[in-house]
Amino acid sequence: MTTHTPASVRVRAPGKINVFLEVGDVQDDGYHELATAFQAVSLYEEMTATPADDISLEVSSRGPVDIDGVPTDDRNLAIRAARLLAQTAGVDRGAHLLIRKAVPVAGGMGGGSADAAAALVACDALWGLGMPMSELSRMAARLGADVPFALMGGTAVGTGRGDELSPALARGRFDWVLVPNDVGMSTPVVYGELDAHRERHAVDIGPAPRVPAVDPDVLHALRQGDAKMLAATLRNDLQAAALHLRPDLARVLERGESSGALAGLVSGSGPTLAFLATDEASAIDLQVTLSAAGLVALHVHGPVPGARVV
Ligand SMILES: C[C@@](CO)(OP(=O)(O)O)[C@H](O)COP(=O)(O)OP(=O)(O)OC[C@H]1O[C@@H](n2ccc(N)nc2=O)[C@H](O)[C@@H]1O
Ligand SMILES: Nc1ncnc2c1ncn2[C@@H]1O[C@H](COP(=O)(O)OP(=O)(O)O)[C@@H](O)[C@H]1O
Repeated sequence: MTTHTPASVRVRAPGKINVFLEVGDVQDDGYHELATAFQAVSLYEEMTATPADDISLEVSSRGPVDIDGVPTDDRNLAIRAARLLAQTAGVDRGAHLLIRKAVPVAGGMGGGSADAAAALVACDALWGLGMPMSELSRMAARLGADVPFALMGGTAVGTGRGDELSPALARGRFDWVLVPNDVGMSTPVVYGELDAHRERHAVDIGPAPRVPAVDPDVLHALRQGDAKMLAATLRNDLQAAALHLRPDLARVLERGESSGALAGLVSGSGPTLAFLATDEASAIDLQVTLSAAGLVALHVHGPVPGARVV
């Protein structure tokens, strides 16, 4: 039997916002137990995969994304994803991956995770493997805590390391304005700062939540499609740590909140800030106001699907 090899496969994978993130204690493996509500948003990484003898990668930028910090060797999550898929499926095939990045690098929006999810979907199609989603998801979790969500997309609750997913109902759409920052932040450093902060203030703030859980009010607001209700429940346990490391972000957060946003928060481990707007028109107003103040401001919406062939 001959396998038909497409000339190329194009995949799109979304960045994410954590609309809720409760962080528990650090475990023996260095990971924190957490409970998060993810929403995939309409800021997409694009990947084109073409047949090749080896697995190789090229990274370019869509829009204002600075790709200087992105490795193109085996440290890149997309390369690792392609290799893991080839190894798991037992195929001796190659692919040239071209990533066009729109998600800020080290921005707290899961851009590298989106690239890994895109690579799994693209190579699965290019190599004609037809792997079940459950199998791709297992591989995704081995690549990074956020990769399974980039594959699934939509709105979902993540527990464990953030990789144990269950879909969450979300009605309608939520409009967000993102303010990226030129200087990225390291995820492990931000988690480390949270641990240090908790240790310093153990007496005042008490222990980390034993079993982190998503606030039911968040899930209710998502189900209702009610932006005002969601704004009142946004929470990110990494925010204080990120702001401690980067006090400059607090001013931008205040700026957005006083310019018409319902609420703002640090996305994941930062430094991207996400502002929730009442509706599309308010988001456009907010984007214009923040742009006029000299900030880069991007209007996106969620939820959107996970990594898909387009
Ligand atoms: C903070 C979050 C929120 O969604 O996103 P980002 O800000 O990175 O986008 C995630 O927890 C990041 O997930 P991800 O970036 O996939 O993490 P990984 O590559 O698996 O892990 C990088 C490092 O982050 C820390 N880490 C990650 C997840 C977790 N539950 N506990 C942790 O302590 C560990 O130090 C780990 O070595
Ligand atoms: N495909 C990729 N795109 C971006 N960064 C990557 C990729 N693969 C590995 N990395 C490394 O992972 C780090 C964090 O990646 P990224 O996913 O952009 O941010 P975050 O974890 O904050 O969401 C980068 O600084 C880079 O060194």
